[in-house]
Amino acid sequence: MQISPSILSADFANLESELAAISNADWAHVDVMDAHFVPNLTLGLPIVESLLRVSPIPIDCHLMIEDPDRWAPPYAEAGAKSVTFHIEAAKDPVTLARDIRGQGARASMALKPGTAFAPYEELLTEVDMVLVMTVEPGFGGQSFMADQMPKVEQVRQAVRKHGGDIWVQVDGGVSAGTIEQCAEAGADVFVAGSAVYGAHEAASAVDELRELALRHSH
Ligand SMILES: O=C(CO)[C@@H](O)[C@H](O)COP(=O)(O)O
Ligand SMILES: [Fe+2]
Repeated sequence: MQISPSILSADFANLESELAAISNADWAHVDVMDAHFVPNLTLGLPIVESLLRVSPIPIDCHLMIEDPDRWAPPYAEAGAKSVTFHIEAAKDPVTLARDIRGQGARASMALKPGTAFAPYEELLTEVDMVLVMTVEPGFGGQSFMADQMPKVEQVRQAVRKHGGDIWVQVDGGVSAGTIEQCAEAGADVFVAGSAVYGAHEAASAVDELRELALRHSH
């Protein structure tokens, strides 16, 4: 059970201290948006390189960008330990995942709420994590989509059948009120932005989320 706070809800003028505030988390989730794949623009490789220099924990890059085949591997090369691309945007996901892994990072594929998992199940041989989005990608602070839980169950079942160390991540609207159903459905990596950075104390929110996830894990 791993917690990955999203810095999308952090204070962008103070990212070093915002990362220090979640040093008890397993990962720092960095949302890269290009204003094309999603209708929002955040940050890119130069800022991720700077974050990598100061982060006390490994960085989990969630790339909501077009042409990840071209743009994703440099994040792994820079030192991000997990790099997630959207399957809807990837032209050649097998080569892309191999490029990411070739740089020493975990490769991960993300599915938007409207994207079914079944057509991509065969890619489990190539990836280390599947991200099931529980909001439409683009913004923090949106409402959790409980209707994605059957997909999380389906991915967990496929991962169990496949074997190996493949993680199932959920991202969007994850909070103390929604994390239990994610854990029960089979998720084991939980991204939370507003629930962590909107809390009185970010580190306590991380501990609370991990505790709830553990209590409802299989
Ligand atoms: O990828 C995204 C949004 O597209 C996320 O990582 C959000 O940043 C999560 O924020 P909350 O829903 O937890 O506030
Ligand atoms: Fe994200």
